[in-house]
Amino acid sequence: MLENGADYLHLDVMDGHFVPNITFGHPVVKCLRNKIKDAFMETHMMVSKPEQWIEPMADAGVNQYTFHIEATSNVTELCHKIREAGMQVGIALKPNTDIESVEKFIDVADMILIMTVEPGFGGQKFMSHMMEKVKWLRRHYPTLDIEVDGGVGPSTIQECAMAGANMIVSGTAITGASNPKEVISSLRDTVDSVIKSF
Ligand SMILES: O=C(CO)[C@@H](O)[C@H](O)COP(=O)(O)O
Repeated sequence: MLENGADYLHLDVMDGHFVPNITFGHPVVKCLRNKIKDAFMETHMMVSKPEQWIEPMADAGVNQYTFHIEATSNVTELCHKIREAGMQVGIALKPNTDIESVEKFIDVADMILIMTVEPGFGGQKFMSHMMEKVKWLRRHYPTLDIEVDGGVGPSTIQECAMAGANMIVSGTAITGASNPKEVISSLRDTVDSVIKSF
């Protein structure tokens, strides 16, 4: 655990093309890595050409490269390239993408990310019906890492955990809180206690 409470960083990389917003790329990620040595870094690649950034992100010290299934026609090859570059593989699904589309790639992935908002912006409303995808995944893959992202906070965390998500991305609920550390702890505690109750 780092001093600021972060031992896992989920970094949103947006290219202004796959999503209508731009954030940052591998040079910024590399700077962050130089400052934060110990954290596990996941880059959520909301980009049109995920194959283009594998090597630069590996060089920047990224641990997990999560790309969108909608952005490539060759998921398996991409997964292999990411692993060959020394990173773990995450596959992300936009809200309108069917869960069955990822099934044949689960063996070559380390984590599936179910978007619970349209990717591109923080502060959107949690899409509760995405929990059907999480439940489906958990039912079929009991040990899979399943991440949810978008509108997740104290009022929606229980639903995510009960559906089977074990990895949570939360933005506004933490950055907008008067006590962010308390919110992080409470989100973690909720997920931990639901997992223990299964
Ligand atoms: O990737 C995205 C949006 O594209 C998310 O990571 C959100 O940025 C999370 O923010 P909140 O919905 O929690 O505010």
